[in-house]
Amino acid sequence: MNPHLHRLYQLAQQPSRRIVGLMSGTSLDGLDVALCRLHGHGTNTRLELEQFVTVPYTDEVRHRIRQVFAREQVSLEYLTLLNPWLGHLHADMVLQCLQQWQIPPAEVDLIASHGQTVYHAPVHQHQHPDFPGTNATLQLGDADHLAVRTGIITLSDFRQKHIAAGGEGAPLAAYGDYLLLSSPQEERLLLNLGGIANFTYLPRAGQDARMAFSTDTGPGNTLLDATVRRHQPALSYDEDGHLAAAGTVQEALRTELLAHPFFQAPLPRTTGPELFNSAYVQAAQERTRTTGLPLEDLLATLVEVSAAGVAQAVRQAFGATPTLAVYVSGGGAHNPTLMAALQQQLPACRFTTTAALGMLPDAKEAILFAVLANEAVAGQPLSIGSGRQRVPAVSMGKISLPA
Ligand SMILES: Nc1ncnc2c1ncn2[C@@H]1O[C@H](COP(=O)(O)OP(=O)(O)OP(=O)(O)O)[C@@H](O)[C@H]1O
Ligand SMILES: CC(=O)N[C@H]1[C@@H]2OC[C@@H](O2)[C@@H](O)[C@@H]1O[C@H](C)C(=O)O
Repeated sequence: MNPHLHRLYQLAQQPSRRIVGLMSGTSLDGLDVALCRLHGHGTNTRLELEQFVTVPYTDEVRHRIRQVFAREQVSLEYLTLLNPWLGHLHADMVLQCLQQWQIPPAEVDLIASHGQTVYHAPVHQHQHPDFPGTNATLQLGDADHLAVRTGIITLSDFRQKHIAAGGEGAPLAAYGDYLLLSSPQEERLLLNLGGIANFTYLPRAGQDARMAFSTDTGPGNTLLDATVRRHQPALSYDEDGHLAAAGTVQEALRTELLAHPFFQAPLPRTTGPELFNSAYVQAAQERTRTTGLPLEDLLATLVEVSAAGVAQAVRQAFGATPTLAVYVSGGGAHNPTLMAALQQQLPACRFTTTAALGMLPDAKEAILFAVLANEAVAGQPLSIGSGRQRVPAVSMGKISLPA
């Protein structure tokens, strides 16, 4: 027997596993690295987060990813080269973290690598005549390179199974949120404000798990970041929402941006920067003759659009006046202007961050992939949301062996 398969077999039977979860999101700010100890599996999963850090990307790394990121047409050679190069880069970042934490790679059981999404093409977004009905998504950073360079068995490419079984390949958050954050006392909404915003709905634990699901809601920070960069190239985001707070919402532009059919599509729905990008904002500005807006007003308007996207999806799922406990994670949780806009749009919901549940808001997505890898190795296909379309009961992740 291949000794690595034997190792996997043993790992599956251990009471706990030490797993490094990796996520590189749409904001391209860096690689999130979460060193997790996961006890048990399924609804008995218990997480100990041993370490977490975001290893920032250099401008050079960001520049290379942007050569293909969310672009319809790219150099195929560049894309091919970027795939192993990113795998290699992520491996080096993991090794660097482990060294800093004084943990030998041999003491890590698995790596769970999301990779870098470079293109997301759900049916409703691409409408390519040659591929009617095809959902697709592409993550780069080949995991064989992680496995060989670190010597650690690596799981990756989690989204393809979801698509193969009828989903859009995202959001996968519901699976991890359900296992780690369900409560018998309250129904919960877990809202992640990354580049794209999404939420998971969790019914009370023990109640109908088929009701759990997650959906993207539209832009989170991506339009804010792109607009800041366009107007002030030295900045990468609107720190603490100060610029947006100083602006005035431009109603005509807000209405025009929210008129996109994405905001009315059936739940769950997914999206990405292929749709929500600078061109989308600029086209709406031209249609509403608001191209000369000061940066502050533009940002104030885009904050309203992100918050309204969340509120629209929440109302679509839960009716006109939802009264849910909402736990926020992702970089947008650090933006008070965005948080205030959300509270204003959903006045009967109670907002706090996932820190109140003992979950570090910035680490949640990297932890998710560690949980998915734990299930793929030690658990069963995750049966949640089966009462809903596009939430398949699957275990996810492909296995790369170090040799
Ligand atoms: N102090 C802050 N003030 C305002 N915005 C902030 C702050 N800190 C982080 N952000 C925002 O959060 C973004 C990073 O968020 P995050 O790391 O959750 O995104 P991501 O994981 O890349 O995205 P996704 O979840 O869509 O893949 C930054 O680009 C910035 O817009
Ligand atoms: C295709 C893709 O990479 N989607 C990401 C992105 O970032 C946020 C949102 O859009 C979400 O759908 C997803 O990531 C999280 C981790 C998810 O699948 O739950």
